[in-house]
Amino acid sequence: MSTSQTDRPDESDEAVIEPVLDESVRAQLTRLRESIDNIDAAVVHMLAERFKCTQQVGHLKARHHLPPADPGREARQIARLRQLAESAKLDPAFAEKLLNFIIAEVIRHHETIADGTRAPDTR
Ligand SMILES: O=C(O)C(=O)C[C@]1(C(=O)O)C=C[C@@H](O)C=C1
Repeated sequence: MSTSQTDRPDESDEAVIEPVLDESVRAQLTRLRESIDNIDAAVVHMLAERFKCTQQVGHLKARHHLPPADPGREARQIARLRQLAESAKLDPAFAEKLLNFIIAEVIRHHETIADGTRAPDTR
């Protein structure tokens, strides 16, 4: 059975039934979703540019035997981003989580670069 006692379709229903929307509501939703798609595209492009920079940092660090992570730099970035978030009315905790998520990925890339730069084990 795919309907509950309340006669509402449950999640196992295969066909998703689109509610009938007022034309103006549909138009507003479409316009907002177009903006969301543009913003998501900008985020992807900005992240790609950021990763291009951090890849160069990774190579520089590996060449000069610097550690992948720099906790002091991260603390300054987090403090700055939290302030920016507050003035932009964005949750600072969310901004911090997002930056930490990105930095964790960057550190992983730095480690991979450093592993490739290291001389092969001759034992
Ligand atoms: O600035 C650096 O040293 C970086 O490696 C870049 C970066 C970042 O993604 O912003 C990543 C790792 C460090 O711990 C700090 C910052």
